[in-house]
Amino acid sequence: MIEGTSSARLPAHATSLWQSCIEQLAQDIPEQQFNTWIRPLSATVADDRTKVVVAVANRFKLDWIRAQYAARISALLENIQGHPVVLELALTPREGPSRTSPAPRVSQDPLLAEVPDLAPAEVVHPSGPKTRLNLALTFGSLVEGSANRMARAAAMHVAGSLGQLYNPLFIYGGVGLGKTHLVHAIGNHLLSDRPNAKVLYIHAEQFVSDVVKAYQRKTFDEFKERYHSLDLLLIDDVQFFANKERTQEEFFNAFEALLAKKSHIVLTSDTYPKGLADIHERLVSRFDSGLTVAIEPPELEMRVAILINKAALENAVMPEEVAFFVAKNVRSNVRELEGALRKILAYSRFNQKEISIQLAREALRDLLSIQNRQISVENIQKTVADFYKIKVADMYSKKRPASIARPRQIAMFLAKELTQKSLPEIGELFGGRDHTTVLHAVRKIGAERQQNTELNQQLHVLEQTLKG
Ligand SMILES: Nc1ncnc2c1ncn2[C@@H]1O[C@H](COP(=O)(O)OP(=O)(O)OP(=O)(O)O)[C@@H](O)[C@H]1O
Repeated sequence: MIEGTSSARLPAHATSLWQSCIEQLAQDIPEQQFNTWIRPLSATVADDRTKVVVAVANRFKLDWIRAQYAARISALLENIQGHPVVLELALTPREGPSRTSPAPRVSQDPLLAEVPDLAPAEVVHPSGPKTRLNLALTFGSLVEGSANRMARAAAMHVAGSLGQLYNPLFIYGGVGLGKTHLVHAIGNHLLSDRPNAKVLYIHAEQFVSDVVKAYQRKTFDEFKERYHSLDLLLIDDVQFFANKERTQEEFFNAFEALLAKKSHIVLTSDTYPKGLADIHERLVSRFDSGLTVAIEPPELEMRVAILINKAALENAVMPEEVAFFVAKNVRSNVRELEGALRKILAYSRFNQKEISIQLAREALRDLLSIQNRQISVENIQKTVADFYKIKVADMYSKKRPASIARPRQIAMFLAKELTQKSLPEIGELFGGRDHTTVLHAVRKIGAERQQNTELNQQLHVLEQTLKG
């Protein structure tokens, strides 16, 4: 029996070992953590399935995954496979200029063996101190479309006139939509103009770790010296500050110090400032005091342009009709698009075939069958209504009795959890309700689920039914 995971054996033949492992992890760990740390990973599996090499984009992520998830992943792999599996974590081949040998490749699995990693690695900027900036993430490599136009324009403005308008700049949006790319682009642009500027990119969880270390080692003076002296602080995924009191206090101090000396702060998050849970009001109001911009999921033409661009970066030609085919089928976010492209390139190289719609169809077989089963809000409303024996129409009605309001809240919660829809979009599909009503439902049911076993059980059944 593995701690924290189901003891049931998963059929390794049904899908790849790694795929089974991450599907299980998706159920075991909170969605936010899964999307941030596990979803972007790619893996290679040895022929005899005794070894899995997981490629991680940069050193920070690698350390974090080793500390937080490696034991659990190992245990899951062993549980699925039925014998011990060696787990190796490796940096992707393009990590930094000093790395000479590519990440180990042990798989003969055609879809995994020759997968070029499209996520460029994080490197130290040659012209300055350690910035943690990834040089490949620039405005030039970011495709523009209506989904990111405003955020991109604001980011370019900040990069070009630091410390003036839009301070702080708060960028929010769903998973894999280019927030991290945009903040790196700001830092890289600034450094190309002002090579001596003090710039730091940091993930919010690394900031939390730094606070903990400063606390343990009593080195808050150094900590302050480091953060308060920056010209530009780029901080990713601030929703991770939730419930971390001391971190929030230190971040508040850094924030005030930086703004006072007209240094710039750029933050990203998966939600807009007022949607952040468990973060002090004084910090939330600071986040919202400059400019807040959203990045939306890319529209069809933008997805096509991204695919063609990314293929070109890999020295491959993706015909427009194939790009349209892929873009129509992979709609959720850019990271998923990159994953699809990776598979197509690997499949084409392995089979030495030109990229065509037929080839894309074969390469994306698994993904397309999952897409076909994609969960819609309408489906959720129907399933929940059936389960609680109310009418589907009550999902959109204004009726308030608890016997109706509660299933409706549960459906809203599941819609947020299982689809890519934003809060306002969900509100619209529930009879034109305000996004704050949806947010309230999502938080309420989410919190109650932790305390109430019966509700948790019901949600579990609903989730399983919907996932098919
Ligand atoms: N408009 C775009 N043009 C080109 N590449 C893009 C674009 N948007 C996103 N990407 C690429 O998609 C991948 C995911 O983007 P990124 O990591 O910036 O997403 P994110 O919004 O920060 O996601 P998360 O919330 O999971 O951290 C990256 O490799 C990034 O370079």
